[in-house]
Amino acid sequence: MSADRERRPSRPGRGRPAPRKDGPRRPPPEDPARRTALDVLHAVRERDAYANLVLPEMLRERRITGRDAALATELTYGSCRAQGLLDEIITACLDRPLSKVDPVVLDGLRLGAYQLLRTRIPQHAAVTSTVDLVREDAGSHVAGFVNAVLRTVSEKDEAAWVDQLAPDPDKDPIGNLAIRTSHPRWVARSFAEALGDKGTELAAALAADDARPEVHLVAKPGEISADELAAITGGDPAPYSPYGVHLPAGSGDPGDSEPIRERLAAVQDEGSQLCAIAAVAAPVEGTDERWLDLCAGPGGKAALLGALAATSGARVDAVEKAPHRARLVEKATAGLPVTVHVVDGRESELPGGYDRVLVDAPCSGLGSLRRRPEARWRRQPSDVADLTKLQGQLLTAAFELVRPGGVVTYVVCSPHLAETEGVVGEAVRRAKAEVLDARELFPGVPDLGDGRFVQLWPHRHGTDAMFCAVLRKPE
Ligand SMILES: C[S@@+](CC[C@H](N)C(=O)[O-])C[C@H]1O[C@@H](n2cnc3c(N)ncnc32)[C@H](O)[C@@H]1O
Repeated sequence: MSADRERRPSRPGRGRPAPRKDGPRRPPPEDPARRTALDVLHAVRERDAYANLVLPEMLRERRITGRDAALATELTYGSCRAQGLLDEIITACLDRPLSKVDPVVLDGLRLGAYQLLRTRIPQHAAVTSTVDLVREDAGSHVAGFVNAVLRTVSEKDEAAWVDQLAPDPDKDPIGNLAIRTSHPRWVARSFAEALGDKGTELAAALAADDARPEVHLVAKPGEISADELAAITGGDPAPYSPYGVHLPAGSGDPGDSEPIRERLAAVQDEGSQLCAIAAVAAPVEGTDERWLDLCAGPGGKAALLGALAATSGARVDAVEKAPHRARLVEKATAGLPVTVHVVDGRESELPGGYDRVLVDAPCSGLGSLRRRPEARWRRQPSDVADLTKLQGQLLTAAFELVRPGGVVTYVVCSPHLAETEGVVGEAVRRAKAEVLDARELFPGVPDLGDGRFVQLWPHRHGTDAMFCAVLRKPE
């Protein structure tokens, strides 16, 4: 392979492979899966792309299907998820700090180390193929270095590396599990605090968060039943949501299935479905006709609220600050009794007096890390402070917009206590709101704990770690 082959994508902008100066890249036919995986790793690092948006598009553009697509997916998502652990191991094999390694080469080392430690790919294939790819991207002079580092990585298996690098579990159980399951320590600590556990349950939560998740679909009420959707897609009806279907891991791109193309169904985590259903099921006295979704983009919950509103004669106002996300809400709710408002939910100037308000607030997303392979390494603890301020302001606005006796449902896809109980506790004090028992609105869902809030977990419920609080404004 020539060293002057086209280099990696360079255009800024998320979710899309960059165009190349001389047209789309033609992956070398001999290794399209690894070439694609490495190009996605470059895109994620260089332009903050989302792996789960870039990869499907590159696979489509390069017409990669079947086993090659499955391998590219495994290598891309696996390398992204395991990045922190891979970096610790690579660092232990270097005679210089990791920061001194050319980032283009580091992407290759991560891809190679992932293959060596977490797949059954034979050692020589993992090393040779990685050296070839990095040579294409960074030049022949790096081949010896990449070869030497990967040979050193291959001298131990993952368990032996973890034993060498992780802190003593008796002295630092959270640090040990963080390395073992490839999570940043602060994320592992936030899970431990929410669970009230540093041992077996924390280990189960982090392990579930590190596994490839099933895809969940929602059958649009009034369009198709979950049983019909399951029969068509080859999935299983979800255990808790009456509209949910679980597809087995590796079922391919759900966007290709007919019910989704025909807009009878959509991809939506079962936990999100349950929270939207709870927002509609929460008891209100008196009128129940005007509903508000204060953070609606891209429209998953708004579509479910809209479909349920259509069956009960209610109407939904859906607020979204970002215009491009508001357009997605329009699309998701077309034909439903939903009006989209492109406005900041904190100062919407809507007339108020709503019977129900859903605040599905912007959050750290620590509850859906399993679905966003690179997110755990991108998020920073400092993000949480800004988010909790915004979450509090949105909840305050919700209490201004709901009528006395109406309900506000607060949802975040995060178990971080600052974003969950912290924000809700403050808002309840300010609004003198009544905290309803949200667990009663999740019928049949086990292990919801002792409090009145609901915290779902991947290891307990197979859902994202969604938090839901239901609050009534005093009369
Ligand atoms: C967690 S997402 C909502 C997900 C959505 N409910 C769904 O189910 O598809 C939060 C949304 O709030 C929007 N947002 C952020 N700040 C906002 C604000 N001040 N007012 C209204 N929307 C805001 C974000 O753009 C984002 O689309």
